[in-house]
Amino acid sequence: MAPDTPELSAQERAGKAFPVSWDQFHRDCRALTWRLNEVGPFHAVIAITRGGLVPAAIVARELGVRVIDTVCIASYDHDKQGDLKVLKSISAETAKLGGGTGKGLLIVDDLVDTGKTGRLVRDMMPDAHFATVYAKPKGKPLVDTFITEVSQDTWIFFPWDTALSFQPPIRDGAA
Ligand SMILES: O=P(O)(O)OC[C@H]1O[C@H](OP(=O)(O)OP(=O)(O)O)[C@H](O)[C@@H]1O
Ligand SMILES: O=c1[nH]c(=O)c2nc[nH]c2[nH]1
Ligand SMILES: [Mg+2]
Repeated sequence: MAPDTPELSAQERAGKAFPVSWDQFHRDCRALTWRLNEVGPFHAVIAITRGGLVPAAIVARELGVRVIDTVCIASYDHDKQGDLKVLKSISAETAKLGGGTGKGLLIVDDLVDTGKTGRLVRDMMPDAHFATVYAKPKGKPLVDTFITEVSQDTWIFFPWDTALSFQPPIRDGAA
């Protein structure tokens, strides 16, 4: 019988950690909005749930956009990526605002990693503007506007997924 070799999760493969605080995330979302303000105006913001909900709220507030829709996609179970499942599509009302192709619509997500999620949504609305706060190299070509690039071997820890905890001193082998 083959030895039991559990597959590494995306987070384990990533190796490096990039923890983001609420304060940092808010600042990065505002920095993203400064760039988007040069590109708009936008008829509506579409958040890719769930990670896109927080940046979409901040960006929409700063841009003065009040029509917010969601496209609900699940792929990662914690840190393992499986098949992409579209749980809810962009509404017909929002699609109409973008002339069916997404023109004048802003799609927001927290990050692109492999780019699979971004590709799926881009294919739904090819003329929409796609913005993320963070981008890893594989997904970067799909994004129109982002703020910070992190390497492919980095796992981003978002404030809504984490809590403060004790860290051993670096001298004792902390990462
Ligand atoms: O570029 P990719 O490799 O496709 O990964 C990026 C996607 O992965 C995460 O979502 P996740 O599927 O974990 O769901 P969540 O937003 O509900 O946390 C993240 O919020 C992006 O949407
Ligand atoms: O919290 C997360 N951090 C990441 O780096 C990542 N990549 C894909 N999905 C992710 N989720
Ligand atoms: Mg997501």
